[in-house]
Amino acid sequence: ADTAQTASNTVDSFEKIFGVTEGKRRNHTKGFCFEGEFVPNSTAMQPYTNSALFLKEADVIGRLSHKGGNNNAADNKPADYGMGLLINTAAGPHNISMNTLDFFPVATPEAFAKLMMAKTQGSAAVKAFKDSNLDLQRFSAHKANKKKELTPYEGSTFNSINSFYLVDKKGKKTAIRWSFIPSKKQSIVLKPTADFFYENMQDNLNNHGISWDMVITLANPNDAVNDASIQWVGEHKQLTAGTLNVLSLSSEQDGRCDNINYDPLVLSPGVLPSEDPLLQARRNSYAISFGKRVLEKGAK
Ligand code: HEM
Repeated sequence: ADTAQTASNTVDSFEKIFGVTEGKRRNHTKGFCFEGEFVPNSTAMQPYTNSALFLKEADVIGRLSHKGGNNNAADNKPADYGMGLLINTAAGPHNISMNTLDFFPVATPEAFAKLMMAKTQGSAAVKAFKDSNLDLQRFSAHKANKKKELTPYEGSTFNSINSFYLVDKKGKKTAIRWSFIPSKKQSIVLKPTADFFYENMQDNLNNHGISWDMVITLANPNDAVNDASIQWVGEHKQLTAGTLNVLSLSSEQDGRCDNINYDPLVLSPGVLPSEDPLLQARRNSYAISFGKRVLEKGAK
């Protein structure tokens, strides 16, 4: 398949499903910025990677968002969220972008393009696609069994979904996925309204601080490394790789995250992408979305 065409079709579908908010992201449209620091646990990481990400603490420009292209997504209904991190390591920028899903609905960029296309056509088309796609059937069954509970951004666990490799000094590669897990319980502390996530998070930050632990899961020999629609289940070796501390929040307008493209393939040496084709597809579609929104902002 033509990967550029697939990416542009996918972004077109996002625009058809959600409409376009000029100057803004085509997916994960609603969100805000934060600044923080990543403090690595370098002792735990040394045997697996020489990446600068895990050597010294570094500044972070982050963005928290609602999944989907709706700029008016409700804060007071359970939903899926995203977290983008730009970590300024001594060896250059390192991006991490995650969401709150446990795994991806489909395995390939082509299947995702078809799913999004079906969504532009209505529920009969989505059903027809689902009938033909076992990965989506597995995803839907998993989702239906999950408890739906309103959880603020700061209380949510964010997952890498795609796999990557840690690379040590000798070039030895270890396949990994990871999660950012809230270091302590974070609750809804204000009366929920359609737009209260920012103030809720500010309150929690003021009252007791906000941080996430980065927990890395090492692949077992039979784990699907290049297929994000398959969960790694059962016992795994895990590493506590570091802590992300939030220092301040700001709106997209006032903060520094709006002009960042959280392309998941911007990595510091010592971490490599897996061959999961969704990673390159994400790079391609984020670039299209980024190009459009930057042009629109410039035209205003
Ligand atoms: C082929 C699959 C995917 C496609 C086509 C896609 C598409 C997009 C697009 C178009 C954007 C807006 C980019 C921008 O304007 O800067 C975006 C943002 C985002 N995506 Fe994806 N996405 C995919 C998979 C994923 C996965 C697997 C994750 C999580 C692990 C993810 C997490 C995010 C996050 C967190 C953002 C917002 C980043 C920010 O705040 O700027 N996406 N996605």
